[in-house]
Amino acid sequence: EVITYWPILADLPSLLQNAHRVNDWLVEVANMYGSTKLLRGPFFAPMDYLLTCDPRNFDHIFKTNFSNYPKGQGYNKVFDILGDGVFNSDFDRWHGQRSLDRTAFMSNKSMISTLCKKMVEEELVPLLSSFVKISSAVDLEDIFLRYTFDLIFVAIFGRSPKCLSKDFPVHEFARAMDDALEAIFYRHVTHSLWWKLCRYLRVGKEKRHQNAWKTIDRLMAQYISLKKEDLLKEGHQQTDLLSSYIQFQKEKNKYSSDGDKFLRDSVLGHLSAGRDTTGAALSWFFYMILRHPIVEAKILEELNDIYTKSSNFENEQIPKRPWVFNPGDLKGLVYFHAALCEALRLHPAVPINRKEALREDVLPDGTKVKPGTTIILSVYAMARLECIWGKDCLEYKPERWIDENGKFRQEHMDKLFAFGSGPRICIGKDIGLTMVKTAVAAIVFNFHIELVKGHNVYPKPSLVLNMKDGMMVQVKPRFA
Ligand code: HEM
Repeated sequence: EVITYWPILADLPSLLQNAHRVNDWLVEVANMYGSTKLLRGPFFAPMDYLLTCDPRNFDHIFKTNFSNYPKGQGYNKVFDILGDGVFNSDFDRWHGQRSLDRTAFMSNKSMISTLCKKMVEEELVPLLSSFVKISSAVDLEDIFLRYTFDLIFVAIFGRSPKCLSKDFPVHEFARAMDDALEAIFYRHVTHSLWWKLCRYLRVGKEKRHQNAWKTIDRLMAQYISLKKEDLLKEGHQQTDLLSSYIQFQKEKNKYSSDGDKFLRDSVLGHLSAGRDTTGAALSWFFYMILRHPIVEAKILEELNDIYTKSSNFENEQIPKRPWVFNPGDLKGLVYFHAALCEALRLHPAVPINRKEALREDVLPDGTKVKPGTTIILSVYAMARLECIWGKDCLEYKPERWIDENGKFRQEHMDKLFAFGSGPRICIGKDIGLTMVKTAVAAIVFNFHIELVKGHNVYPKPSLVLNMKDGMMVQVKPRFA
């Protein structure tokens, strides 16, 4: 049985038993009970979850009846560390924060793209080159998380934490975020009475969550005050996200009463999204490429094309190596984009999404929803349903995204919920895609990477689809 019903505890033991492999378990639940299933919690303290992986329900919840499905109080409590930022807000507060974020992202868009190329060229590629020389194995997922952290950190604060240095420093902030995320995951799979008791007693993962919170607050206060000092220096032009939020605060009295808390809450979610989700997307995309040499060869072919156009062959100059592509030049590559979308389909960085019903409703598949119901939307399980992606749904096949004329099948994007959908769709989607593509193109083009034999790659039980034991690889040069 995929779910065993227990007296008093109902379905909770099955959830606990499968917590370590929750995403694959949700696939089994969908195959056994259909694409929508109510998971019942103990009768004395309800924690019912309505699980769904039906794209019609996703559309309804994300778009058509958006106003009935906020993140809700349950989400707010579980993600309390995020404060009042965009991730953790609903209704008017969300609306206000989202439009500020949009303005901040728009005005810093080209800065982030430039930064991306610079980081790959000056930090990521040289670091990987150093592994060619010593020919020892390295954890590529760890390097990717360092790259995404450094990049988003500079985009937000205008200074680098230098995690891509050769001595692999452990950054206090990154570690605190890992601890907090882990505790938040366990809040989802245990009963709220339990984790609240652990919080009260300050034990286990809840104790680490509290310590992580303190560390994050302390470091945030430092970064914010440093930025304010920078801004006071005359003639000091700042181009980073935090400076944009400080500017908003000056212009709109509305946010000034909150002091630095407004600034902290505004940027904290971006740091986590920029580092963890983008790092996960990058790692799984690369893993798929490594497991499918034919895909790698086709991507190389596309890259070679633009390389020949951009480098200076006509003047018979020796082409520069290592070569890093301009993010803008990668945008038109159909196969490369298809390969990334296909990786995001099978390995969505955010495998589940969570909403709460405000009023009674009926979902498009006929399921009745009571007010207050928590809905878990499994993006991971949806990718593995034959009725949606066909008999070959479990295979990694970039070709499914390309039509007979060689054009990208835009209509498939309606079934790819890796970035959410509707008014709350990921605000950093373009930035995330640019970060991933710039790194992957440079690595595939300049290096020949091999998975270490015998090292298995598994997803970690977490809200972000990171890898359990990393991705150990050997780095060799692509060209002698
Ligand atoms: C490939 C990388 C990324 C993936 C797969 C991803 C995925 C997602 C998903 C699934 C959501 C939830 C949508 C919902 O609640 O319905 C989301 C929201 C969000 N993401 Fe991303 N994200 C990525 C990169 C980024 C980056 C780089 C940033 C910013 C630096 C970012 C900022 C945000 C923000 C601010 C939201 C909240 C939007 C809202 O609630 O209105 N994301 N993202």
